[in-house]
Order: sequence, then C-alpha cells, then structure tokens
Amino acid sequence: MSGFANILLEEKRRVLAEFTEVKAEFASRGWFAGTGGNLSMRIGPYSPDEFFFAVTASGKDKTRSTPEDFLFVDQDGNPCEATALKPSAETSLHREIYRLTGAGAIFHIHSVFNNIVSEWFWERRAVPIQGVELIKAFNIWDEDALIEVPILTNYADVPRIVPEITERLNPALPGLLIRKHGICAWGKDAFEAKKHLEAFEFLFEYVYRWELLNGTKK
Ligand SMILES: CSCCC(=O)C(=O)COP(=O)(O)O
Ligand SMILES: [Zn+2]
Repeated sequence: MSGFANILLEEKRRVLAEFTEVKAEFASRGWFAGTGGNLSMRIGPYSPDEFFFAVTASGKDKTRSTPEDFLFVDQDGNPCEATALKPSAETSLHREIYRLTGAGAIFHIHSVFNNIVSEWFWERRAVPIQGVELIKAFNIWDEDALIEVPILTNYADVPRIVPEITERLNPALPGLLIRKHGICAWGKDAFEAKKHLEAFEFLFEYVYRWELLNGTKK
C-alpha cells in the first residue's frame, strides 16, 4: 500500500476543510487576481524523499469554491489519486520548498506591492527591511533586525526557477520573491504560513511607501 493510502480519510477531509477556508479568506483580500496564485498544504508523515500535499488545481478561478479546487500530489508532483485535474503549473516550486524545509503549508500570491518591490530591488537580488516590528512574525527578535528577502528570476519555464530556490532559500526566513511575479511564504502549518504571508505583504507595502516618501534607493 502506498504511503498516501495509509493516511486516514478523516485527516484528508480535515486538511481540505482548512484549505478551503484559507483559500476563501485570501480570495476576499483580492490575492487571486486573474487566477494568479496557488496554495498547498502537506498531509501525513514527512521525509525529504516521500511526502504528500494538497495543491490548488491549475488555472481555476480561485475566488470560487467548487469540489474541483484541489488535488493531492506526491513529492514528484504526481497525483495520488485518479483525477482529471491538473496540479498548479507552479507545483515544482512547492515541491522544492517542502523538500528543503519540511514545511506544513506554502502559500503563493501575486500582489501589486510584492511585484513592485521585487523589481525596485532587483539589482540587489533581495528586498532589505530593517527594524520594523512585524519582522518578529518570523520569530526574529534581534534589536533593529535586518532581513533580506531573496528575489529569484521569473523564468517562463517554471522548473528553471527551482535551482534558484535551492541556492537562495534562507532557512531562517520563510519567504521568497519571484521577480515581477509574486511571493511564496511557508510555515509549519496553515496558521503559521498565513501569518508569515500577511507579515511579508505588510512589510512590502511599508517598503514601497517608505521608498516613495524618501525618493531613495539603497
Ligand atoms: C494567471 S497568472 C500565471 C500563473 C501563475 O503565476 C499562478 O500563480 C497561477 O498558476 P496556477 O497554474 O497555479 O493556476
Ligand atoms: Zn504565480
């Protein structure tokens, strides 16, 4: 029997219910413009070689709730059950982040603020943010802490982004930006991944407004 078949139906239902709730909440914030964005939640035991996760189906209107919003895939991105649904075109990004971090949930969204700051700081390949209280949401408590959110190349061929994740992911910072595309934020479970995503989006808006006020570039 495959590892996926061993996971209780009850657990699969629980994950899908939580997933549905998070997706609706993000939709209400306008985080899925034009079908952009994708979400995933891991289920069952984890090892870097074998794990399973629920992921949003590709190309769907994510502001709607239907019985065909998610499917379960394995560590290689292959569906665990017979389905006509296609996993997100960006599943390879989720797979690599799970492999490197063992996270419990990964949320990818496009926003105007995350797109603008990723371009504004592209030459530096990172968005610097210093001394803002909400950095504590990442469990970073240093006085006047400086974080650098990595910015990756937005290759049209999505799997080409994966080696940049491998190279640039900072285990102490649960997020990565893709240039003029969006952010992937993660956490040990959906609650933490949502907290991290909200904190990043707050900080990107702060940086955007601060840069605008100052008219400077670091
Ligand atoms: C319509 S935006 C281009 C694709 C994208 O960046 C995205 O986040 C959504 O892709 P998916 O295959 O997950 O629907
Ligand atoms: Zn995207």
